[in-house]
Amino acid sequence: MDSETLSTFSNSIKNGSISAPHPPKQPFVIGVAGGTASGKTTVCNMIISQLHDQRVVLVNQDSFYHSLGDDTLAKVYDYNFDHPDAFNTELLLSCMAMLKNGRAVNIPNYDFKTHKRIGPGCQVNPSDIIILEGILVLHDSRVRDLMNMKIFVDTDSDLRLARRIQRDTVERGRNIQNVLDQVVEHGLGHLPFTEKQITTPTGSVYPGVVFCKRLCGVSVIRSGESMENALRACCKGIKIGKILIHGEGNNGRQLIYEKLPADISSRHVLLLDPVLASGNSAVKAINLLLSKGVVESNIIFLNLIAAPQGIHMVCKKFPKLKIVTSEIDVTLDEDLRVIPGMGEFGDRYFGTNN
Ligand SMILES: O=P(O)(O)OC[C@H]1O[C@H](OP(=O)(O)OP(=O)(O)O)[C@H](O)[C@@H]1O
Ligand SMILES: O=c1cc[nH]c(=O)[nH]1
Repeated sequence: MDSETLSTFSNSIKNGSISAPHPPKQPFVIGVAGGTASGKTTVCNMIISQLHDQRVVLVNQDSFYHSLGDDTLAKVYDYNFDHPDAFNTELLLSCMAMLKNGRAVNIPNYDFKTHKRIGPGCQVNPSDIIILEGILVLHDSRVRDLMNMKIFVDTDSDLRLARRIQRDTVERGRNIQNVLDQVVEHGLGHLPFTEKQITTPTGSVYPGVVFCKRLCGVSVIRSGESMENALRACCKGIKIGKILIHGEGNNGRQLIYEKLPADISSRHVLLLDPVLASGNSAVKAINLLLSKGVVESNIIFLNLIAAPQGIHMVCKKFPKLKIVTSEIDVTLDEDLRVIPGMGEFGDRYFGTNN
């Protein structure tokens, strides 16, 4: 929604052309839905800033996540937080009903790091306008029926993935392995596939996909090895080659060791290296793959943190290669460290930092 539309919308509320039923005056309820990291909060803030002379309250569906028990917490990375059952919708409905009837209500306080409700919650007073925001606020018809206006924030999924990884790692305490998994899964989505139906041992038919082409991974020792488990988890038994590159000063890169599948030229290659700084190591690795007959457009470079300079160098030299990254950082310092970056990735991941 652009600011002009918002301004028209807020004037409509003010001059009554979007009218809340009265008397008694009931709050006007706006539902704002959209995928994870689609920008719902930004849209809500835009709405609120346009409605500065109204009493507005923002209710977030996230507050109504169920607290997880110990068994679920032990396998939290298998838990689907994007499913309607993850929310206590009955509680959400009762809170919304109270607010709609002009009564103050206690909204739970959910902690994303412990996946539990914490503290006494937060009192929310009745208002002229209630904004209900969340990924699934349009899912349940009983919640939808409370709304006078519904907004869906539609944002490109690549952009949402990048934002989500950043938010999950920095703000919500998720671990690096989970981010590596997401990058690998997203990278695999770029490979050509056909649909295939599988009949499971219980006789039900499961619609799946099968990759059209042969694949392999190639990790750049040693940080790239941190991505191998995520790749193996998605592609059981995948061949993974290794490349060791030694950095000398800011520009020199020397190939020390390589062990690649003998038939690599006929494979799609997922090149694994979590840090793309100057791009010198990546260029060395990619040139080696090309010298072995790998087709440039068959290489997908999977990466966690990239500096603009490295992306520029790789894309300029190899325009047909794809890079999948979770974060494009600001720049490089004079020692070619990514800024803000995450320091020495290999030392942090393997625990060899002091
Ligand atoms: O784009 P560049 O400027 O070439 O820098 C990127 C390289 O630096 C990191 O490896 P590092 O040399 O830190 O080695 P490590 O993985 O063994 O820790 C990273 O894994 C890349 O291979
Ligand atoms: O910032 C950087 C640059 C190279 N290698 C890293 O681990 N971090």
